[in-house]
Amino acid sequence: MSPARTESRRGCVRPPHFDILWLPKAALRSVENDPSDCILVVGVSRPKMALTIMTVILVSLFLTFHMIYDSALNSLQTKTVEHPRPPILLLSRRLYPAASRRLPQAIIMGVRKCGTRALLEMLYLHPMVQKAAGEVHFFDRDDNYNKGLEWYRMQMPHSYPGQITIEKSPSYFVTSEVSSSRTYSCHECQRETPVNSAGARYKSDIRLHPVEGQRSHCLPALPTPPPKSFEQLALFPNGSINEAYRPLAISVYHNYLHRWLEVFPREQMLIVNGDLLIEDPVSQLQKIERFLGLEARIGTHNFYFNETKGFYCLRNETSDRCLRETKGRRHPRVDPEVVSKLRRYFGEHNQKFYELVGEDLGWPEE
Ligand SMILES: Nc1ncnc2c1ncn2[C@@H]1O[C@H](COP(=O)(O)OS(=O)(=O)O)[C@@H](OP(=O)(O)O)[C@H]1O
Repeated sequence: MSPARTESRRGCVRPPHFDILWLPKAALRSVENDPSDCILVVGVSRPKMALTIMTVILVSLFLTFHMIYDSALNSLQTKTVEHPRPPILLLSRRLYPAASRRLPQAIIMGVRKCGTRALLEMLYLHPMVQKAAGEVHFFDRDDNYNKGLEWYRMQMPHSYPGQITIEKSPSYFVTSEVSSSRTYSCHECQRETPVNSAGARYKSDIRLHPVEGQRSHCLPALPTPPPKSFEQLALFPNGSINEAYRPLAISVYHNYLHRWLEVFPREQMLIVNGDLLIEDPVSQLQKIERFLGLEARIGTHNFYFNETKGFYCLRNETSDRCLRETKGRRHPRVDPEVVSKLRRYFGEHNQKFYELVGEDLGWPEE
């Protein structure tokens, strides 16, 4: 027996005669009664590997079907839809040569719970509006801002020339001067019709903010204090207003708006009353269409009132839908005395806000 044959008897060391990228060790075994030969055990013995193969197959299938769907949609749209939108997952650039990701030409911002999602979804009913999927938080989060404008652009959906791309990140409004000067210094964003739309909501909304419970410490032996009610958080025991309580502090809009007015001309901002958006969305959206220079397309046919939800829901050519259940929640009852005290407090701030914006936004007087 040749030395090479003896060597193979000890263990199967002969490499297979074809190229493989990777195989588990166990796949290479010697044949029981003839140790000089190796057999390649073909088969998937590892669940992880099986999963990988299945994933590759599924992804390939998905991509294939998506491309077929894309081209079917494309040919259907060019025949029937006046202003088609590029698909969200644009895989075939050949079918959509004019589509590209563009920096937003309008930004929606505001304080928490002022209706920014509703505003964006309602505007998206307009065929010339494209929206970023989530909240991008480019200007207010350092880690995002440091990734640069190209990263910001890549977060945007594909759009066609003439369509307006909009993103909403409510916290831009209340984040320190840095945000507004960052937005201002974004010259590329400004070159394309620079518009900012700030959603504002009547201040009695503070009663709509969920009551913040006190965070308990991780010391099981210590009794945790019971969570404070909204009334206890909003007012000091002597009855004066706790202006540092965040839901109240961020509701003093003029404290934030003046920073924006230092860097942006007033004409570039549209302030939308969030209460009016709830009560009569069409009138507000028509105002916004004019502001954005869009053809009037959104009308009463785009809305229906949902009695169970207590809000208007959205309608387009293909479907009806309400916003998620996290939008338009039931609110706890607040002591009426506290409500009127807060209304008086915000009534004074309203005046300052009106002076700043040069417009009466129709918030009720107290
Ligand atoms: N049509 C319609 N349907 C449902 N909800 C509506 C609608 N229009 C405005 N709203 C109001 O939107 C509030 C949520 O605001 P935001 O989207 O800005 O909230 S968030 O800060 O981004 O979490 C949400 O606040 P809550 O009522 O406290 O849930 C609603 O009052």
